[in-house]
Amino acid sequence: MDSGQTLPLPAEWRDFFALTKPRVMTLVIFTGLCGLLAAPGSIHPVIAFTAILCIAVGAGGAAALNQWWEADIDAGMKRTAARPLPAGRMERTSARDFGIALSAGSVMVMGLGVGVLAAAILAFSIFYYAWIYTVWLKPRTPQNIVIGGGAGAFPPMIGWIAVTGDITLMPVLLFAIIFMWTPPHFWALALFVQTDYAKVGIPMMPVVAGETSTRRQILAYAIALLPLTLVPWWIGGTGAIYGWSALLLGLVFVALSAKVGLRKSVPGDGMVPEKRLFGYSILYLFVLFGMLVIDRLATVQGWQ
Ligand code: HEM
Ligand SMILES: CC(C)=CCC/C(C)=C/CC/C(C)=C/COP(=O)(O)OP(=O)(O)O
Repeated sequence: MDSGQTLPLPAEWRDFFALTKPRVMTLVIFTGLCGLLAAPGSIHPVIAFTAILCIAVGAGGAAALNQWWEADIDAGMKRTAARPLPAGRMERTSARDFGIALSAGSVMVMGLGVGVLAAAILAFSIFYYAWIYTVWLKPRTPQNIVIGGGAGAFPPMIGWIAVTGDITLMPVLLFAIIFMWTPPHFWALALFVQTDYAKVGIPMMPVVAGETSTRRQILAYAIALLPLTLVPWWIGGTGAIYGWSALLLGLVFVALSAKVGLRKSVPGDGMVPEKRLFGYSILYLFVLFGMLVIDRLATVQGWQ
């Protein structure tokens, strides 16, 4: 999925690019950019570009370290077996060194070019993904992605802080929204690839707690996410454009989650509601964060 095979690059470069999980990182970069564009205040375009580049490179470095650590596990799952390390196209040490170089380089450039606080949070989020989630939580607890999901929730906070230089309630809310979004996003996928995780001994929720409990938890997180996304509007951090969009997007998310949460799959049913929810979860976050920026633009222009 993340192979990057279509890029017109030499094969070795393509593999290094694939190590950064480019498709997953598109949303990470987008939410980081939206955090930056929605923040109050102004930022020089060169500094803004540097901040987003550092988020992208840092996230890619953490993804490379994740794959260095999990090469054996990835080899045992159909979805991941073709990645550069399990497929034997790259030395493990190359992936490790690449991951360290990108991680260290991105934090250093962020610190020098953007700000110390943004660099510190970037460093922590890389550590969070590469160590707290990958090494510590993922193989140990079915709550791995509930807690570990925090890693992917930092980019909009980093983008915001690149502009403002301090942590206020709004960037914390953006963090909380992605944190609450991650369980339905990932467990929907885990429901239709669960046999793979069971095979390699990773205690993902459907494997440990069973399908019914996972379905109920997906619905519970989706329901909790809806009012949470409205808090920025209630506290006056955004206007009505964002508020109504969050409400509509959230109602659809709850409806699709209810379909998944309240049903029992039967062999051969194709897991259509689960696949639909996974796809929608990605569209949902893209549009929600996009509306945050449009809302800010409308406010600045005096349209609302
Ligand atoms: C611990 C939390 C998370 C886990 C375990 C997780 C896991 C996954 C997995 C296994 C996939 C399948 C596709 C692949 O591996 O290429 C996927 C897809 C995806 N994830 Fe997540 N994810 C998490 C959090 C996030 C976050 C925070 C974001 C962005 C804000 C994100 C964005 C995406 C996107 C855009 C895709 C689709 C990639 C494609 O089109 O192939 N994920 N996720
Ligand atoms: C700035 C920064 C460090 C951002 C972190 C980015 C981020 C989205 C982290 C966690 C999400 C993620 C890609 C999980 C993949 O799960 P996995 O690695 O368990 O999936 P796999 O089974 O496909 O390897």
